[in-house]
Amino acid sequence: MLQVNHLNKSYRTGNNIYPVLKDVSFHVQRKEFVAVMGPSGSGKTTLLNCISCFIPHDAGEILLHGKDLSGLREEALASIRNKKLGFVFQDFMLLDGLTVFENICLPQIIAKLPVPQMEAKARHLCNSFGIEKIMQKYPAEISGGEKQRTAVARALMNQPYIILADEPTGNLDSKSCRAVIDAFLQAKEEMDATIFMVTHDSYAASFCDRVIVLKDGQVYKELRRTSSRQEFMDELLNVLKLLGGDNEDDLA
Ligand SMILES: Nc1ncnc2c1ncn2[C@@H]1O[C@H](COP(=O)(O)OP(=O)(O)OP(=O)(O)O)[C@@H](O)[C@H]1O
Repeated sequence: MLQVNHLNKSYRTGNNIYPVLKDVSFHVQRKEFVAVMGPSGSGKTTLLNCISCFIPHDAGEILLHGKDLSGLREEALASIRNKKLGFVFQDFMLLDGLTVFENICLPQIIAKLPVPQMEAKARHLCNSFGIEKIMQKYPAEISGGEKQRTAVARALMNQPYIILADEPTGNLDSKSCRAVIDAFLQAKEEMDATIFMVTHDSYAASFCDRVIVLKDGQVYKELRRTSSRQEFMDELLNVLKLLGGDNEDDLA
């Protein structure tokens, strides 16, 4: 579904060039739930922004469903962002002036799909995520857990190739964190969704099939979950500790 091959990305500040991603390569299979972790400054957000088509990369390939995103014009990239990618952000970015139902419809309004088709799909997603009773409410009138499920439903509206999530459990208590993860797991199991999540949260990452650990802009390790969730979390914490810092919060 997603192939990143020999990706390089530098930032230029004045005359200085700072290499941030150095020959990063990995694959994400369809229906896989993958997390990216690593110390602060290791390049996680930069990687996500390159895959999201928000910033250009310098060299290497990003193949989405077999199509190389390198060198595409802004218009083509915007179309991929709207039609092929689903986004879930840390603060969920629901529009306050739109109802839950309208928020979920938004990606298809942008993609200009026929209204009856769009509404049927949005209703189906509301039912799947148990938010059908709050469809006509506004974000200010719903709970944190309902906001999270609304955001995941919206990300699925276009049947994206992949959902890209940026610290979706950041600043959440453990109950709300679990609600986001459960919504992702449900999307994966019931809708064959593929999820790629940047996180500093070992608990959230321990529900993933695989975790890619970045260090200094390179893939330091890939860990596949083969044991229980708790054992996988312990394994992740041990690897992150080796990268420096006794507290996982130091690693975000
Ligand atoms: N627009 C920019 N211009 C110059 N340097 C940048 C820019 N954005 C990020 N950087 C630098 O690139 C490096 C990687 O940043 P990035 O945000 O990708 O790391 P991260 O792993 O997501 O960090 P964190 O966990 O703290 O969010 C950092 O050293 C950062 O200072």
